[in-house]
Amino acid sequence: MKTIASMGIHYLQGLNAANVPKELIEKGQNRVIEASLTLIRERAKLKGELLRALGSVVASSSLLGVPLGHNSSFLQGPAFAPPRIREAIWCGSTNSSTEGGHELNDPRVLTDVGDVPVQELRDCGVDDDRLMSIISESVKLVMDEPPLRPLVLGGDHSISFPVVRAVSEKLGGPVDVLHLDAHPDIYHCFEGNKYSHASSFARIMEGGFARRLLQVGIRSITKEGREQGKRFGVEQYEMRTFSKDRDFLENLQLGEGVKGVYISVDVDCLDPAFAPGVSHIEPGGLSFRDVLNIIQNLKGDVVAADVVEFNPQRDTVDGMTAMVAAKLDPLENFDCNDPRYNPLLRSAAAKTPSNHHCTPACKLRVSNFTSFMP
Ligand SMILES: NC(=[NH2+])NCCC[C@H](N)C(=O)O
Ligand SMILES: [Mn+2]
Ligand SMILES: [Mn+2]
Repeated sequence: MKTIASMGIHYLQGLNAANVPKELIEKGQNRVIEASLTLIRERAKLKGELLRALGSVVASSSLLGVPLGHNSSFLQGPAFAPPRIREAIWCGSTNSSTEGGHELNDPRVLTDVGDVPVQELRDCGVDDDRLMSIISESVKLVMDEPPLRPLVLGGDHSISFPVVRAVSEKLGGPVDVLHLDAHPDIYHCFEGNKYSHASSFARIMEGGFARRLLQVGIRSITKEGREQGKRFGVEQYEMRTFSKDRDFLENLQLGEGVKGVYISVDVDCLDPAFAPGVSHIEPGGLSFRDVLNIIQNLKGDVVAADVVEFNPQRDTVDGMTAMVAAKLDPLENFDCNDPRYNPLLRSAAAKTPSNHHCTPACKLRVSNFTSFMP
């Protein structure tokens, strides 16, 4: 499929061939990259400064969108997901109180630093090696501003590699990864693409960014998927044995002795009955409540998370899967500020989120940031 971004790349390659100096293009690309990072850096800084001034918050989710779909082996719709998930997060069809009783409409619970401008960068001819570095750099910019913790909205699953790499590099060691997915995404290389969404966990394991990798919800796995799993010591929990594994998976304790826990939620971990808006329909999956039980009961210090593979082009007209993605937010559901779960904390007031649905007429809203300004 010819996308606007790929046309842009061909256009720039054409210019190259026509003897435009290479440095001219590279300098221009570097300026665009710097400008892209500046907006994320400054938004993260402002919000980090505000939360530190308010005090007493140890962890707060900060949305970072990565609208990247071209590393999918099938459909590219996940590139359109982040604005649809935000729309659902802020939709007034219900309210912004979470299951845990916290208010999303409070920057101490949830902030937003915007999107990595993936299409704009590709339009300037930025290749995937650099794009992956820009995604890693963006995640680090959020982590530079405690108490912000990145909650990354994909995008296809290829983005988990640069995100987990950044988290591990920033914290100075591996993390434990809880990966919810119908697929193990651990092919050495898929259809010639080392950055494929079906290979991200091979890159993560090779890089030494994860100590333990637990894959939950698996029901579409090939011989290579199992072999690669063995090779990297992955703990693969398949749906066919979920009723037996449920008790263990709903009482996980992770991250001890490493830098923390990372949660990656591929929306296709859910049964398509709960989440039809995905590219790869695989029957026999988890229920929405199964996923919440696993996340809400997890004990560990969740340092960052992603929600990937939501495909709005396959969603129901009323955006059912957008709402599922919004409510699945693992940092919102996992209460880092709850002293029961976070050993770092024994006395702070708990804060967390969850959220709601949208009609096309839904108002565009942002968090209640200004009411917290002096
Ligand atoms: N991130 C994903 N949704 N990956 C799906 C990969 C599908 C691929 N056809 C496989 O055999 O595994
Ligand atoms: Mn999947
Ligand atoms: Mn996946």
